[in-house]
Order: sequence, then C-alpha cells, then structure tokens
Amino acid sequence: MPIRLDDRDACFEQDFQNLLGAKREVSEEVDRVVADIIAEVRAQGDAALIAYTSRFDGLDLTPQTLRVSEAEIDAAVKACPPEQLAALETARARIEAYHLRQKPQDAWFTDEAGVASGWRWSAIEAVGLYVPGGTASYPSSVLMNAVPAKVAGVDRVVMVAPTPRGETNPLVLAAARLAGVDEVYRIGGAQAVAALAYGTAMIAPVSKIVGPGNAYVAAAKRRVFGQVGIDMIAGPSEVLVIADGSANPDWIAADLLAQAEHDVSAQSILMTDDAGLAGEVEKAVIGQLATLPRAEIAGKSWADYGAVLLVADLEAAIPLVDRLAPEHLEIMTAEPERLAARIRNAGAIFIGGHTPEAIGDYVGGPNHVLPTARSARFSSGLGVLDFMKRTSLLQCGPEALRALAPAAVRLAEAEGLQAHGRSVTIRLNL
Ligand SMILES: NC(=O)c1ccc[n+]([C@@H]2O[C@H](COP(=O)([O-])OP(=O)(O)OC[C@H]3O[C@@H](n4cnc5c(N)ncnc54)[C@H](O)[C@@H]3O)[C@@H](O)[C@H]2O)c1
Ligand SMILES: N[C@H](CO)Cc1c[nH]c[nH+]1
Ligand SMILES: [Zn+2]
Repeated sequence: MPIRLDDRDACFEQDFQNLLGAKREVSEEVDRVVADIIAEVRAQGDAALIAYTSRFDGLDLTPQTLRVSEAEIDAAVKACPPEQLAALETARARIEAYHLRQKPQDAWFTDEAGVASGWRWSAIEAVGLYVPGGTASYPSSVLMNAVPAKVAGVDRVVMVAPTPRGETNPLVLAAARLAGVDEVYRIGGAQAVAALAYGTAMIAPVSKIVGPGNAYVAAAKRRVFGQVGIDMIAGPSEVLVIADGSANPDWIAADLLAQAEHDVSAQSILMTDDAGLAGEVEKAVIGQLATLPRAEIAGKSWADYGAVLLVADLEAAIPLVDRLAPEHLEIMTAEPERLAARIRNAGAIFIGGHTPEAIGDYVGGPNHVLPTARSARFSSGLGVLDFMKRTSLLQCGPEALRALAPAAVRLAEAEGLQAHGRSVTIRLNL
C-alpha cells in the first residue's frame, strides 16, 4: 500500500520530509557501478561497449554492428503499420510547431555611449540523444529529443537506445528517420553515455547529452557533466495529482498508474482535501492494476513510492507542491487555472480533468523530457534552448572606447591588474 499522510497530524512535517528525501534513483551502489562502467569504456572503447551490451542487454555485437545501418532503418520503416506512422507524424508535427515558437532572437543595439553590443545564438554542433529502451521502448522520446535538436539547427544528432536481446521496436527507428537523426547506435545504459561523452573508435564524441533514462543513465549523465554538457536529470517518472471532490477517481487512478507503469522506481502521488476521494482512488488503483499488462512494475512502484497526501484545504497544497517540485503536476479541481497560476516548481502542469498527462507524453506539443527528483526547482523541460548557446558581441569605436576607458582603468587598478589597464590606455595614447 502507498503511504498516507495528513497535514493535520503532528508527525506530518517529519513524514513529508521523509517523502522528499526518499532516494529513488541515486544510490551509492548505482553510482559505484556507473563509475566503473565509465572508466572501462574510456579505457577499452568499443570492446567495453560490446561486453556491457552482452551482459546487460543480452545482445552480442561487433564494432561493425554497433551502429544501426540505413538499410535496417529502411526495413524498420517498411515494417511499421501505416496508422502508427501516421500517429507518429501527427506527434512530430505538433512537437515541431510548439518548439518552433521557442526559437530565440539574436540582438544587436547601440547604447548612449556609442557602444554596440548584443548576442548571437548558435546551435551546438554535435548532440547525443539518450532514448530509453530497457523495459519499454519509446518512439515518442525519440521525437521529443530529436525534433527540438533539429529546430535548433544541430548538425550531428546521434541517438543511442538499448535493444534488449536485439529486439528493436521498428517505430523507434521510424521516429529517428522522421525526425532527421543522423546516427543510431544500439547501446544503452551508462556505457552508452560514456561512449557519447568520450568517444570510441566507432563513435565520435558529442558536446552535449540529453534525454531521460533509468537510475544508471541518470548517474552516468551526472558523472560525465563537465566533459560534455547535459540537459538535466530526467530519471524515473513522477506524477503529482491535486484533486478535489469534483474529480473523477477512476481518471485519477488511471493517471497514477500511467506513471507507475514506467518503472518500479517511478512515483505517483495524490494530494487532496477530500478523504472520501482518496479512498475511492486507492480502490480504483487496485481494480485497474488487475487489468494492466505491466501490473508488476506499476504495482511495485505504487506500493514502494506511491503516496496519498490529505490536506486541510487546497490552499495548503501549494507550498507542498513547490517543495515536491514534481516532474508532472495534474490539477483536477473546480478551478484548475487559478491553482496552476500559483505553482512555481513543476516540470509541466496539466490543467483540468480533460488533460491527462499521457496526452502530453505523445501529442500535446510540449516536451515530455522533464526534470525529475525535485530538480524542477532549478531546471526546465527539454527545449530548443538546450541545443543552443549564446555568444555575446561587443564593438567599440575610438569614441566609445574613450568614453568607457576611465572606469575600466580604475577597476583594473583596483584589481591590481596592470596589463588590463594598459591594454585599454595603449589605444588612447594616454
Ligand atoms: N523523465 C522523462 O522525461 C522520461 C521519459 C521516458 C522515460 N523515462 C524513464 O526512463 C526510464 C527508462 O528505464 P529503462 O530501464 O526502461 O531503460 P533505460 O534505457 O534507461 O535503461 C536500460 C539500461 O540500463 C542499464 N542497466 C540495467 N540494469 C543494470 C545494472 N544492474 N547495472 C548496470 N546497468 C544496468 C543497461 O545498460 C540497460 O541497457 C524509466 O525510469 C522511465 O520512467 C523518463
Ligand atoms: N511519461 C514519460 C516522462 O516521464 C514519457 C513517456 C513516453 N512514453 C510514455 N511516456
Ligand atoms: Zn509516460
């Protein structure tokens, strides 16, 4: 059973802190394993990739078969049912339209001192996309990673995705083709992250790695940060549903399970001011679990990490939501917009009972790669800006330089940096 907390109980604050502190993805053991894997890939390159893929994914590869060939992608596209390809194209077009609006503007202006300045955005040259594939395959995550990369103008988009026992969902490859991915490798886990970061004989390194994955992937991204950029920590999925008595308990249960079925480490939480609704949702979860093919995963996630939080009133829920900083927040209350406007920390907000998070997973338009493990306090979902960087620009003519020089020279003196001062004054014949 999931834990139940009530903000009217004396022990609530302690129990809530325990909930916040529960480690679902970063264990020292996982981190130790990941450190060894990264070291091994750096030392042994493709041989290590092949050995780990055999061990963790049950797939025997050679250096030549690490990469998925264009012919295999052609065959995969042909193997996909047309209605699945059409759904994929619907999703791609909607994701592209949403992300096109995120494209940033360059700027160039001259101020009152006659100094011209501004900034210019440019795409990162080579980016690695991690597409999870351990217990489920994610064509939708291919689109969510690759479409904004292409909108940003990334030259080389490299995708890695594990294929346990060599079984590939053809729609994953079709999505890669549709979104314009340039290279696809059938590797996953920490070893794939290490290969993207450091390169091997067969895989040229990239400058940034993005995308979600399990605890091993999240730990590896943390470890390679600095060698390459990373987007965020997008680990095991989470949903927090805030609901009042007006909400439908069956809908809530379905949404809690939709997240729980991702991973035994996923987390689904219900927060409500209605104890009757809480009980009905718990009952509905048990009923719906019985009919789910992934009941084992979803049931374990719900039992180990699920939670039902009772609050005296919904006003009290707002600071608790901000402290939880969930990946996904669903609001099913009488006035969901009012509550949504007051939340600061959430990766994505789904407003009203007719906006299930699953619509956002596939075809809503916004990105489904979102910060987990409370990192929505300081980071955002994947977007076009993650694939770009900003260069600042500055230009002075003789008059502008003369206008700025005195303050610059004084600051150089204050910092004891003579050469700095001279590099200004030498241009002014002072
Ligand atoms: N936040 C998001 O945007 C988002 C989106 C989609 C999926 N997800 C999450 O992505 C995750 C997908 O997980 P997954 O496991 O299905 O696929 P995955 O691709 O993330 O991980 C599979 C890999 O994990 C490695 N691994 C497994 N057990 C290992 C072990 N004992 N030691 C070392 N390495 C090991 C293997 O290399 C394997 O290839 C889920 O947690 C899901 O919730 C998150
Ligand atoms: N809910 C996941 C993000 O946490 C994304 C996803 C992909 N497919 C289904 N769901
Ligand atoms: Zn999902």
